[in-house]
Amino acid sequence: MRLDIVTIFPAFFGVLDVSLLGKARASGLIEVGVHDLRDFTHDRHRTVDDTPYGGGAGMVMKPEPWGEALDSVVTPSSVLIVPSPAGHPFTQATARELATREHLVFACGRYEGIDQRVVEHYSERTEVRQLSVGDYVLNGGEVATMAMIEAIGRLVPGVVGNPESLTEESHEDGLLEYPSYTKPPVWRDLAVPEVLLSGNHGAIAAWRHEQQLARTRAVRPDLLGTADSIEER
Ligand SMILES: Nc1nc2cc(Br)ccc2s1
Repeated sequence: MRLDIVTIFPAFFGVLDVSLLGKARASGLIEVGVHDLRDFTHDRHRTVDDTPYGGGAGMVMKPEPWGEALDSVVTPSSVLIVPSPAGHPFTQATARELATREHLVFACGRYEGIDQRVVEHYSERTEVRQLSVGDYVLNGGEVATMAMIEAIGRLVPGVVGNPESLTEESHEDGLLEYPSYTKPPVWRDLAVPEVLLSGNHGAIAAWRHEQQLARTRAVRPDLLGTADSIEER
């Protein structure tokens, strides 16, 4: 998989050289290119924004630098991802799907966003996904891009040492994950649930599933469908 990121803050993505994704890059599983949008400007001030047509507060990112920057990386088989508070929800299912793609390009907007014609132009040439990482507004797409890259990157085969650890996580089966415990068996008078020490794997699996259902009902009832589908889970 190759990732290309276009941003006015390229240094922000230096962290991708360490942690899990750092190893994935070193092993060649994931290639990453970070591109400074200002390198695609031609004026003395390296201008990337201007006032909005129709008035209003803030500035809008100009289409010309974005066109030159994206032309340098986007191909017909790319997925162009534009983080946006107005985008489709980015979920674990989205991450799983994008982890199967060969080339992802992230366009990190700032200010009031990118001139809409950029999305319009590239939608004619490649797959464009406007994605939201939550119902809140950030100052730019960089943090959202980092979150998506981590969620996607860890699902790329070979990146995570033990693939089994990916199967019992929150949202993988539509439910929140069960609580986890390790030694000591008692800590500050708090004991580990007996069933987990029983060695009865069937009872442990049943207890964990019930914990998932209870947690999901309590914290994220929106993840549960109709009553009958809950019992099927
Ligand atoms: N939640 C999000 N907020 C923002 C703000 C800007 Br500006 C660009 C992208 C995103 S994604």
